[in-house]
Amino acid sequence: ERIKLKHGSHREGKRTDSVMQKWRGNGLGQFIHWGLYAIPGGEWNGKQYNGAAEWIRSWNGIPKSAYDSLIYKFNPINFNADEWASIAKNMGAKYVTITTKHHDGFCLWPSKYTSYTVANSPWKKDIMKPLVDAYDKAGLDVILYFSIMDWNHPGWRYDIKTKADSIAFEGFKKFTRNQLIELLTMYPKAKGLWFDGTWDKSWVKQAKFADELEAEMRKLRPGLIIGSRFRADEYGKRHFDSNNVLMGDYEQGWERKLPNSIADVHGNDWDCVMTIPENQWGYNKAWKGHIKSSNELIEMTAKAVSLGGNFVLNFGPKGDGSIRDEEKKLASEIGDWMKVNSEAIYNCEYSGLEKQDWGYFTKKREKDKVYLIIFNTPVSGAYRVKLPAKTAIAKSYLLTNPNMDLRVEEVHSNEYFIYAKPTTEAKPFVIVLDTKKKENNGGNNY
Ligand SMILES: C[C@@H]1N[C@@H](c2cn(-c3ccccc3)nn2)[C@H](O)[C@@H]1O
Repeated sequence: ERIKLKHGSHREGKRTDSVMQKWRGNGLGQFIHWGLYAIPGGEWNGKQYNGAAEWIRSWNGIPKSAYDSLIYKFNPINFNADEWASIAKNMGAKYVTITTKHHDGFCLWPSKYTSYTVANSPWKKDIMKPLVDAYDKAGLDVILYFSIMDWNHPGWRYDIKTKADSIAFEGFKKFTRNQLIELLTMYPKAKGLWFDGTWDKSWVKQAKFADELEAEMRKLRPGLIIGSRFRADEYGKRHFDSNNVLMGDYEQGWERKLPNSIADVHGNDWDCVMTIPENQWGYNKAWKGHIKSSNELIEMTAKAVSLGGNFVLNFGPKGDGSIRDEEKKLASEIGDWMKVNSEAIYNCEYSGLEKQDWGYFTKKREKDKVYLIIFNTPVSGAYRVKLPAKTAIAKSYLLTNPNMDLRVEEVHSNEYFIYAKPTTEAKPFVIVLDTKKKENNGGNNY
């Protein structure tokens, strides 16, 4: 029985417009976390902060005022927007999500609504405009990350407990709306907003305000893509409203984790945002703990696309604006693989086929083309495929060698072994299946 909701989800099922279709087909994206936190890089007075580097302000090992004074040190002399964009393009990313303002409240654009921006740093200049223009020129779509929680703004509250809280937070809400309208007006090329810092009670209680603000932003920018993390419904339900309908245009719940099966994604669009270390979004001097390899990251990309989502890999540029060598190396290794195999990633979707041990299926949207992205080569050299009843295999070949048909054996009705020699080097490779409707073979009347 459905609950009557004023501020729940306003759309059920996937968006079908071209802007969302393009987003859906992107497959691989780049996340950029950059701001004042990149200057200390997870360390203060020689002591290492154990949390995520972009959260260092929350550490009692650093006086808040000392952190806030980092604005006077922001002078990224090695910042090169075109270099960042070419790293993303060469990696094979189709879009980028960039922090305009993280939880610390420092704005990478010269906002009129606060003095805590690049305009009042030694750098003085807008960072967002060169970034948006560089990525746009490189052919990547831009999504703007925006943290609602803002530790620098005097009106921010974690909860609204008193009349004074309420008055302060009203000012904060106006400030937030002003900044969002300002961003959409200054950077009209942005295709969407990626919201964060929306879990505290103060914001969760603003169902009406946030609903109206979302409507205002969508009216200002038709086609704007906004995820499920922006707002709660009037009962405080987040990501899914009180009728269990997804809020926003895609699910934003997959942060540093991936769904395991198609059942986990409930027929929605979604993105997975992922760090290269275990949990560092902003630059951390210490490159420690488990650092994901390019094979791991390629597998996460394939898994995400095989379950109908996008994989967005995070980069944390240094305080001087340069990107660390380790991240450049991973981007180029992923890019080398994508240059050969991206046909199995771009504009691909969940195949509907039963997952097999050798890796992941993807399917080209609106085509009878299925890809097997192989991570685990079976000793038998046989790759199991189960097809739905009315579907047969017309042709099967390595993506890298379309002229050599692979041997296909039907081992049961609609269950096949495809025989392929694993490629020489230990890198994932792709087998292509051209499928066709099964002719009516008069049926096997047993
Ligand atoms: C996309 C990522 N989201 C931010 C985040 C949020 N949280 C968090 C941690 C504890 C409770 C609630 C939220 N941890 N990291 C990270 O700082 C980064 O921006």
